[in-house]
Amino acid sequence: MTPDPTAPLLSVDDLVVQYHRPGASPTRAVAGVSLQVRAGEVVGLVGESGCGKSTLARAVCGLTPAAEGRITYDGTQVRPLRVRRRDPALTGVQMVFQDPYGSLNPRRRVGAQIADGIRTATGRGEAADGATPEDLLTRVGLSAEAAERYPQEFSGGQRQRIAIARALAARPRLLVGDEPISALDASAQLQVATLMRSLAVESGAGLLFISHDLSVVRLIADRIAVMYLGRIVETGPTAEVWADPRHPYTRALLAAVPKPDGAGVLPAELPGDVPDPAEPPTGCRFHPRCPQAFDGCDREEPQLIAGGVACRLYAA
Ligand SMILES: Nc1ncnc2c1ncn2[C@@H]1O[C@H](COP(=O)(O)OP(=O)(O)OP(=O)(O)O)[C@@H](O)[C@H]1O
Repeated sequence: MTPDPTAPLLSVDDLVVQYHRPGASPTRAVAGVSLQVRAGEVVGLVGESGCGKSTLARAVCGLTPAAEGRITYDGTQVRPLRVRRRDPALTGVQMVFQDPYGSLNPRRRVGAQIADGIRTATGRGEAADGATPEDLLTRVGLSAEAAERYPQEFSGGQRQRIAIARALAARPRLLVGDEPISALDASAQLQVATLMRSLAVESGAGLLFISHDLSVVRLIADRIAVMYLGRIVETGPTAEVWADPRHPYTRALLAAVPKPDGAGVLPAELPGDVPDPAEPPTGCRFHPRCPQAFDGCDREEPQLIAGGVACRLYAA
């Protein structure tokens, strides 16, 4: 079959991922999510801690099995996944993790670790485009001499650049960043996020960038998807969502973003914490915390409508 050039690079359809706990009902950490990423597009996935962002990222990368739904990457449906054995269809997907300290081996030189990434991806000592570890380090803004040094000689932001260089070794068509900036100093956060965006866009790859930091996502994402308790509640072009957030949860998230005029972080408007996904509220999962909940929100679960919002306030 000829691949459709307009088809999304990554298509997630009605995905459910659950965790099993002995003697308890399964936790549906991802409870029916659909999401697309196109080539050259940056999609920012935002939401509070525990809403299922990492679980979604891991499923997309083939590191956690899907219970229901479909993941299609580059026109090929990813087979039912087995943990520890990634589907070969996923070789073009690379993940950058939150913790650059944990993801690099402190006892090996940086260049050797990037060379490992090249070998894993290509089966040879040379990247698919002929790039050497030194080339990849230069591409992420480090000097070629960094190859001779050890990870602990670098700052957190530099280490994350090294992790990105290792991911680039596979010439990924899709980069997935799972909170790649949240362990970094404020000054490094925007630099690393901007770097990931430009590397993805320049190479025509897609980037799924997961973060709870809306102020950074706003600057680098073409599209935003807002996740709450295992579901996408709003999605749309970044500028539109930023200018006119529609879901009450998106509004609350935006209200908590520090303002550049120094107004500081507004008090969180939402009462309570994210509920336990093993026992989600009935109806709209957000209704117990929603300032605009009305009659019926505790009974009817709203679906994402064409306008990109899953909320009964906007139901036809
Ligand atoms: N291995 C696991 N076993 C059981 N439950 C899990 C497991 N991993 C995650 N969960 C639960 O699944 C839900 C979603 O977790 P997940 O880490 O995907 O959320 P998140 O939005 O990425 O949050 P964070 O930013 O804190 O990682 C949480 O309730 C979490 O407790």
